[in-house]
Amino acid sequence: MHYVSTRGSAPVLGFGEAMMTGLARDGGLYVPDTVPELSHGDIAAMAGLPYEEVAFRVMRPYLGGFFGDDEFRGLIDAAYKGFHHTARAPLVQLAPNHFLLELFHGPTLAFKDFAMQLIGQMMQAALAKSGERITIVGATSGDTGSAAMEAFRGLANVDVFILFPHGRVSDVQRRQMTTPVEANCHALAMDGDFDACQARVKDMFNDFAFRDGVRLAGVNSINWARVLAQVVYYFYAATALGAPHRSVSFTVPTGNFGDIFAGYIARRMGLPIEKLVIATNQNDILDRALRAGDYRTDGVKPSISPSMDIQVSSNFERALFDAYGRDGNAVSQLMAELKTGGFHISQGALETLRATFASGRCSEEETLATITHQLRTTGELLCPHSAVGVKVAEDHLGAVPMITLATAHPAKFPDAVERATGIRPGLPPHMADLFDRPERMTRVPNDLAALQALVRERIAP
Ligand SMILES: Cc1ncc(COP(=O)(O)O)c(C=O)c1O
Ligand SMILES: N[C@@H](CCOP(=O)(O)O)C(=O)O
Repeated sequence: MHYVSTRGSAPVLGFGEAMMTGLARDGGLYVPDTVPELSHGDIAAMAGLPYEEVAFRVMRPYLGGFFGDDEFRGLIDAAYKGFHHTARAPLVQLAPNHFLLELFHGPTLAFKDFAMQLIGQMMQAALAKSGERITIVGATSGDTGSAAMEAFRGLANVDVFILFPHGRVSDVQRRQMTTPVEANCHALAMDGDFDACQARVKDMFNDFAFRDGVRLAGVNSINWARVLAQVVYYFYAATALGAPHRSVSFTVPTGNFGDIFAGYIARRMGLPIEKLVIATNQNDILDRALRAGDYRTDGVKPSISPSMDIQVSSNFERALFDAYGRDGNAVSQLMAELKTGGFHISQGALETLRATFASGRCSEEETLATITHQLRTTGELLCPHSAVGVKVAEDHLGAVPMITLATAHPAKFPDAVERATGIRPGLPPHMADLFDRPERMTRVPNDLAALQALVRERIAP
């Protein structure tokens, strides 16, 4: 199994290298050169298996022997043992043909834990073999950052720097990042929005002297291993509802396009997914792009689903790579145009995308109304991101079961949930004292040189 860049001119890598490399050296994102297909029988055999076993069967073909089977099983078990639900990702029925996949039972209460806990294990195992030390720099709109700190805190050979947009994450999210006491955790509140944070992280990767000097690694979904670990729950949920004997559809609250791209990979591996529905909040660039063929940023607008306040969706590049027939030059050209505001998607590529993806947008009012309505009718207390998903899914219900991904716990966004329901959801016992813990963070400017200087200074021996 080899990994190639979406821009076509970076070195071809094996799984371990791709995981430790993050962004490709031509600025692109790594994808497998071929997607392994699972047979009808392989998929049918997953029904009813523990989550950990499904993870092993789905991910193993991508590893190219980088981990031995027993070692990989051990890493998977260690990754999910801290989850607070025995099913890991339980399914709840909302309506006769509409189900919710609860992905918020991990340690930081968001779907990010599914991948981050596992790549934490995999990276530690890889570093133990190589004896290297790495510097992780990540960008977050709230959830990736807290999940990354939880997965890497206290490790002797890893420093974790997380850039988050100052004032644009919830208090719970901020405190999850600013309260770890371990000296290797660095929470950086940056002036700007998530797109600016993500752009500075990519700038650091594109500065080879800096990148190689600090041994930079990435844990955002630019890292292929993050996406891969998220493919698992599509198989787990779909087989629980009768796949591969019947098809299902998924609706995915979307920002950086990593989660829904994992669903796309599951579909290419043979899972019968009829449609993957992109659900956006008022930052609706992906919905506009799919409807009109024009991918154009119009500035990030703060919303009550802040983790999805994103306009430059990194992983859309991976989908474009396939839609343009794996033409790295074409993708490079589009990404150059994006730097000046946006690009037009060719008719052929648009038709390819529309064969797999549908889309919808949910306003702020609709988000609140959906939280209110779901509590009244089903008893399910949704976070605002999951509510965006449920609303858009309701507009796309059809003959096959629809599974909406519930991406975060309502307690991470108590203000919006209280506004919609009058109920202020409390934090679970393992986080009950979050607001009593002292915070530690650094305000930083949106300035590459200043950020690089800070990273260098903090990791200096
Ligand atoms: C709670 C929540 N929902 C949805 C999303 C969107 O996921 P993705 O960026 O993979 O599209 C995010 C952020 O990534 C998130 O934190
Ligand atoms: N919503 C995310 C944004 C970063 O996404 P990633 O999947 O690329 O890490 C967050 O919560 O940080």
